[in-house]
Amino acid sequence: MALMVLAGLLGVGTSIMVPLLVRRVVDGPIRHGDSAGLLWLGLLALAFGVVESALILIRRWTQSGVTLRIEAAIRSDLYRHLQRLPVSFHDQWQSGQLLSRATSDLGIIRRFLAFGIIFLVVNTATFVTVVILLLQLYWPLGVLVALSAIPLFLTSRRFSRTYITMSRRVQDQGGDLATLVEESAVGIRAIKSFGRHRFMADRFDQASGSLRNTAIDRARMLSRFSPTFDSVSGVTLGVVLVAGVYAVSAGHMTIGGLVAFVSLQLMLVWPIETMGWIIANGQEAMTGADRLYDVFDTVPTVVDRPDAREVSPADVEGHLRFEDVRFGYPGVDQQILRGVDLDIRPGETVALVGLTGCGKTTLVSLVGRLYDVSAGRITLDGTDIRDLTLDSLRQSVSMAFEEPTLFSMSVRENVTLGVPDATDDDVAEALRVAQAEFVFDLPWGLATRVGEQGLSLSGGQRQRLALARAVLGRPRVLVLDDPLSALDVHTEALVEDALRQVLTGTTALLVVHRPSTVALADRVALLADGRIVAVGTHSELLATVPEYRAVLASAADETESVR
Ligand SMILES: Nc1ncnc2c1ncn2[C@@H]1O[C@H](COP(=O)(O)OP(=O)(O)OP(=O)(O)O)[C@@H](O)[C@H]1O
Repeated sequence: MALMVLAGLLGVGTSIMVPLLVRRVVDGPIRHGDSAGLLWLGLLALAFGVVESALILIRRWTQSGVTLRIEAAIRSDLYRHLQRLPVSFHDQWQSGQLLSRATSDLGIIRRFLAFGIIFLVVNTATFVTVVILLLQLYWPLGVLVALSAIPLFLTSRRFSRTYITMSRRVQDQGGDLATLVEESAVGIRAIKSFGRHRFMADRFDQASGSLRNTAIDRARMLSRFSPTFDSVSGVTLGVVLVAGVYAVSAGHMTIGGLVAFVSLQLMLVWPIETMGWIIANGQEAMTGADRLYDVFDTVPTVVDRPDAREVSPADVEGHLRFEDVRFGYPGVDQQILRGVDLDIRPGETVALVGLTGCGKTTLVSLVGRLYDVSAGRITLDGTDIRDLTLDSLRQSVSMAFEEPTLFSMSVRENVTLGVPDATDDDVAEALRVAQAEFVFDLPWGLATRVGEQGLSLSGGQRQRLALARAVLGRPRVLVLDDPLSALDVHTEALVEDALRQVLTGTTALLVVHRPSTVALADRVALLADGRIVAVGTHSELLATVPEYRAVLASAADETESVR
């Protein structure tokens, strides 16, 4: 960066020497007919020209490398930061807004670093140096040129204030548009099946039209200001020419002096004319940086405490306890969990049952610290899970959700996401437990690429891979959020049989909708009104808790209606 700016500044120095040489040529060799002197000064001008070209080459050569490296570094920092931010942050942010920050905003910032900032420095240096030289050449006209900076300054200040607001709007609308593209790509099946592709296209046209209109307004604002910049240099040049001829005829200046003066002043035309563009570019970069800081300034809240303890999964017994756990989603007044107490003994399997929307997913998400409790605590072997390091907690607690996410990677990479060093035998065992051995019949077996860019798998196949991922390495604590919902009854029974072996040595908390899956559990906990209202074996609850019977009946109805 320093080399880039230095080359730019030295370039200004050498280009300024040429008009000064012209002055010497006109007032010296030309005036006195000295051809030898003309040759030397000509060669010197040539040398300055060559040096200037070399400096331009150095500036351009370094600028792309430097700025692309800066862009890549900020992009990696942004991605890492996004990974550290809690799930609650991602719940609240549209993915398109994040995408546009990582792509277009960073591109704008890079362009400013590559061109805007260097020309801002070079142009300001050119202006100051030229004005100093002009003051030395003939101070009254030098003062006039210096004063021309005042309207330029006032115009650019007024321009910046309005332009930055419009830039923010353009960049935010770009993010909205990215969100629409992403949503419709993910939801293409729903759109097509409801025959809403025209509706979606119209919605997109509207958003894209708003972006176009704001961008046109912004471009027009820039074009309204540009003539002011152009006219300042034009008017000053005209005045200098007229007054300069008068000054020469009155003997205050030599002809060479006037030629040098005008040549130097001509060097200001381009920098002044480009000032509008540079300021606009700078404002867009500032807006882009503001938008990036919206993300960078968000402090990750689910992090390791300073005194957090490492615990090896082998040392975890698996005693999981919820003590008066309360939780509300950020920005939502009502708490979902209002004093949950539940004790799960090491190796025990507890099924969590409750009406839809009562907070089962929310409760199990707290075990892996996808969210932190608002009050109360969850302990693992007597230690608050917030006192364990996140890495060691997540090595001991394995999770699978109803909506399985597969990444654009091979089957093997997807399954070994949490245990990258798993052996082939471990992977085969996990696939067997999850009844996911169909992967061996895929075109490239475990190397088959699945996920968004790969082979499409059915909902049940994806769920089984997500289950294999969760049970890989026999975790000490297993949290399964209805991971068998997409399986047919036959496959579900096979998975349950295989799961039973895993569950013998593992503490498990299973969110269960179907009465058949409840059979996997040693005990059942009923969640209602934000609390665990009953705990016992399936038959105990069935006999003594009418609410439990009602929940199972409604779950059975739902299952029937889905099938
Ligand atoms: N990210 C979120 N932000 C705000 N509210 C949320 C969020 N996620 C869930 N909720 C709300 O919290 C409540 C509990 O949701 P949760 O998914 O935990 O229920 P559930 O018992 O698992 O439901 P289901 O049985 O239908 O899967 C719901 O009212 C839901 O609207």
